[in-house]
Amino acid sequence: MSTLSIQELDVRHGLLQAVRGVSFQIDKGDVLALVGANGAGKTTLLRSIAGAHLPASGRILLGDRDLTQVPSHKRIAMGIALVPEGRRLFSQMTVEENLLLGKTSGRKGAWNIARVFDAFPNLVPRRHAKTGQLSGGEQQATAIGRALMSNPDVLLLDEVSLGLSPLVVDRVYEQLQTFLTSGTTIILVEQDLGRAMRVASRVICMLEGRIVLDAPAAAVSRDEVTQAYFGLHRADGGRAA
Ligand SMILES: Nc1ncnc2c1ncn2[C@@H]1O[C@H](COP(=O)(O)OP(=O)(O)OP(=O)(O)O)[C@@H](O)[C@H]1O
Repeated sequence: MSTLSIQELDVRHGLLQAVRGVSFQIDKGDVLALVGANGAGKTTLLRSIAGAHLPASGRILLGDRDLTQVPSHKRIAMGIALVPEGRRLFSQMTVEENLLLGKTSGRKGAWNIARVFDAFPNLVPRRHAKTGQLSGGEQQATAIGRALMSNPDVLLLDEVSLGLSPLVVDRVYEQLQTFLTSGTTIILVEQDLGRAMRVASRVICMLEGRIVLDAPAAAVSRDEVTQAYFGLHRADGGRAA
């Protein structure tokens, strides 16, 4: 399985530069927590890795394949799947139909409907329900399941806990835990810093489009990440004056 390499990435929304010179590399099986305040550029970065938003400059490589200009449906076939903020399910379609959609552009592999239902048993009785009628937690499980159905090497999760109660978030993370350790490379955008640091092997903090901290999760304290979050920590490890 391949390393994902982001090189000097610049991404714009019109005149606004949302991602500025971002570079990092992530190895197979790493779980990277991408944190930062609202507007830091996390969603834009994930969307550009997924191919939903093409960068202005820089490169995105998966192993030795250059994905920078590859459209999103082809990236799914190459092993990159995004669970977008807000889930984006087809509300008039059933859980099973939404899950099957994940397979259409994806790859062959170990994930299929039966395995998704094993990983998310709360979906089993809802299998034929339209997703518009599901609870937030069930919708999130369906969105994650749909991404897994494409058998990704790299799974991008954007704010999976948004809008869910703490109890439901606990449940979604318990379910995530089963494949957080399965060798899939994961980039996780999560507002809850404590939770992000518990599940991740590495933390990257963004501020105003740039990386201001990149460290192994075990080597950095929550205080240090908080400082970076508010722009009080320098990327070289020192503290801003
Ligand atoms: N579609 C868009 N059009 C114009 N500007 C945008 C668009 N999407 C995001 N932006 C701007 O780009 C910057 C980065 O936004 P982005 O959503 O990537 O940040 P974020 O870190 O994911 O924040 P949040 O946690 O609020 O989702 C912000 O200034 C935002 O206002």
